[in-house]
Amino acid sequence: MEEILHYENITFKREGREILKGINWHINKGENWALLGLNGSGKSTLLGMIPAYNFPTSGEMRVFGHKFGNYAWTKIRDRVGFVSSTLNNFLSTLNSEKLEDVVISGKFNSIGIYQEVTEKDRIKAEKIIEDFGITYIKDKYFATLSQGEQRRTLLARAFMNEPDLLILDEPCSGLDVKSREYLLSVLEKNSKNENAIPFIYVTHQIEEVIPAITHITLLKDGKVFAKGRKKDILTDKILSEMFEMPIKIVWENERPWLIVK
Ligand SMILES: Nc1ncnc2c1ncn2[C@@H]1O[C@H](COP(=O)(O)OP(=O)(O)OP(=O)(O)O)[C@@H](O)[C@H]1O
Repeated sequence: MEEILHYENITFKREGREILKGINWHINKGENWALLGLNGSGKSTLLGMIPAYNFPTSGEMRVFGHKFGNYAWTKIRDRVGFVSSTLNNFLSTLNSEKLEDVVISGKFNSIGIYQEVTEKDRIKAEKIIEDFGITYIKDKYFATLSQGEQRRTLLARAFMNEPDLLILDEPCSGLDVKSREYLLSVLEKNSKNENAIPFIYVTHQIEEVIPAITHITLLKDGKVFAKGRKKDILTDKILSEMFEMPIKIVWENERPWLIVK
């Protein structure tokens, strides 16, 4: 099995507080994981270690089999695609970026384009833009797009670099049902490709656990509360304990729907 990500006994301490408390989590190729947890449980801190925004206080992290601390980490960063509302908000403040350029900038993992764009890059971007259903707005400025269009653009941007791992941090937050379902359908479609890109999906909405997601990690107070195959984890019992309230899960069209009892 090809290893994608490995956290072993990871801790993270700040200001005398233990924010992550001995995290063990292993991801292999062929798996797509959702990471769920209450606000402040440590999800962003944990995933922020992959591009080295945060460093573990102790423990071992390997990405694509390379150990953090023993490897030129920019090479790892270049192999990981990100979609987050922070990136979305930042790009929205720039008024000079056109949709097509935002997608192309994914190739360089940069905000803005500072390197030569080849004809091949443009053709590739056009194909991705088409796959994501945003050709009709490709010449528009990113800042003028709706939130749904902006998220689709960011997902397209993440695909431009053909990453080996996608980190999707609440990609559907703020989207209406139609835009959300469109984005999820693109992701579902990608997972059926021969060259599907593995992803980690952070969300507060259990309904967003699409069939392509195979595994779940639940994080609570900086610890792994439960992890494993999604049908073993998304149960009434585990979720009621996790959220400390009575919860019922109904599976419909291979997706879980949450009811508060
Ligand atoms: N560099 C830091 N210094 C101090 N505290 C930090 C630092 N980074 C994270 N924290 C704290 O760690 C805790 C976990 O934050 P984190 O953003 O990882 O949670 P989260 O699960 O992603 O939350 P949310 O669902 O609200 O996005 C929070 O209490 C946060 O304030």
